[in-house]
Amino acid sequence: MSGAPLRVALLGCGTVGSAVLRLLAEQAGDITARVGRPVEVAGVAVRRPDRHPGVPAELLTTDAHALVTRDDVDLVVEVIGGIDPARELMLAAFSAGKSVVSANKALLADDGVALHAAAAEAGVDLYYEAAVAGAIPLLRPLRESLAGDQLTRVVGIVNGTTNYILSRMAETGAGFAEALAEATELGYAEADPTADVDGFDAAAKAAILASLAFHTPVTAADVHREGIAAVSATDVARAAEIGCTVKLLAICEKVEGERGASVAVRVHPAMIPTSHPLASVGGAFNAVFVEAEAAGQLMFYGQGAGGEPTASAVLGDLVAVARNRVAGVAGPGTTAYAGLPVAPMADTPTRYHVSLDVADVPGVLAQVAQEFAAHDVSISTVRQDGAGEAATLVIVTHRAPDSALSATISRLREMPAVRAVTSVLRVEGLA
Ligand SMILES: NC(=O)C1=CN([C@@H]2O[C@H](COP(=O)(O)OP(=O)(O)OC[C@H]3O[C@@H](n4cnc5c(N)ncnc54)[C@H](O)[C@@H]3O)[C@@H](O)[C@H]2O)C=CC1
Ligand SMILES: N[C@@H](CC=O)C(=O)O
Ligand code: NA
Repeated sequence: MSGAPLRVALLGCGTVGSAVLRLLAEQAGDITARVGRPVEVAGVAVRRPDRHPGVPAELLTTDAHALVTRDDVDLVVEVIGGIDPARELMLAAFSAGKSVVSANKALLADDGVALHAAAAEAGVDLYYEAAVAGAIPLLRPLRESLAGDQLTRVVGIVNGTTNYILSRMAETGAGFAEALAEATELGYAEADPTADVDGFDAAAKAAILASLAFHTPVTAADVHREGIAAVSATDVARAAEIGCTVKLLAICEKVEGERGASVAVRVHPAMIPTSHPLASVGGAFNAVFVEAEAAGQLMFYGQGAGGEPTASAVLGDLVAVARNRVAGVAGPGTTAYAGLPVAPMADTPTRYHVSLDVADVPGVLAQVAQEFAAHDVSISTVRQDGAGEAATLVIVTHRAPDSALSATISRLREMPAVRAVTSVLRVEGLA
């Protein structure tokens, strides 16, 4: 193959970086043929060189900044994670005229607009397919294939660790801590797994998805976020009783209101019917539904975490930016021209499933129903289980502003006839 090799600086050699290094070596011949020039590793920035016995010593360095700015480096792959020093390293790469491939959703969700602007100013690429839903081609379809359509909704399971934990809890009765330890061992969890469990990782991905889908700057701070730490065995059992399962969902919607369009972006656990396609997404798999005016419904499904699946997306981007480099062009950037406001969660319409332990005395159902009515929340179904001291009321509402639903729950907790509110979860996808 003619032409000088394109030389890559790899920043980070953990779960993803080590898989990128291995696959790049194994597929060198095919990648050369696909790019039109060889793609080889110029150096690997790590924290502790002694911990990487499989990497040739002459490639290892602890000085990531010096590596990205070296004259013999053409392209940069950032798989360190976190905000600093990844941000500074990316900006240094752009200033030095190098395209960047990253898997870093935390950084892109925090500062995507500025990073895209810096890449555009330098005339280089910033690609990050691995940052959302791992191996699944999702961001380039949003940026390119669907660029001629109007997107209305993106909803999905975008965190492999929490989906693995919820699947294990529902299917095998595994405990939370045990399932999290397994997910960490399998390389799904973030360096700090509270980023997964508390929904930060999914919120960052939701911000990236909403920004691309609605051409609007959305940061992780704009996303309403609830993790799975409060999901109890009771919630999982109550869900099963009504033919549902519990999933951590990321939901990005375009909402038309009296004051014009806005975007609502939220991450929270929800009950979904077992007949819903997202209900059967198990383990660390991810799935994302995209709804567009002309295209209708699209579903993207595949492995959302793990070294090799994520490395596949990184290498796909690496081939794309290498091809652009060979052609002397930069690929399409992103646009944030719509500049839509982000709607507060309080105004976002949701449905609740509520389970209450009540005193089984005459009039208790009427009292409970009265609280829902007082907040303008319409009830869809009510079921009473048991009798005597320990009756249980299970209520599913219609859609109402989330603030009205949470205010109703607060009032129910104060009612003498309500012994305990044992389960509260939002419901999605019920007819
Ligand atoms: N593990 C997964 O399934 C997925 C991970 N990602 C993202 O990929 C990135 C990397 O994730 P993992 O490989 O799982 O993390 P990891 O923790 O296994 O690897 C990160 C590596 O970077 C090194 N590092 C940190 N600071 C450094 C610095 N200043 N200079 C040189 N090396 C440094 C760490 O020592 C570690 O070896 C993160 O942004 C993560 O969110 C994205 C999709 C899936
Ligand atoms: N920790 C993340 C890794 C992929 O983005 C997850 O569990 O999904
Ligand atoms: Na992806």
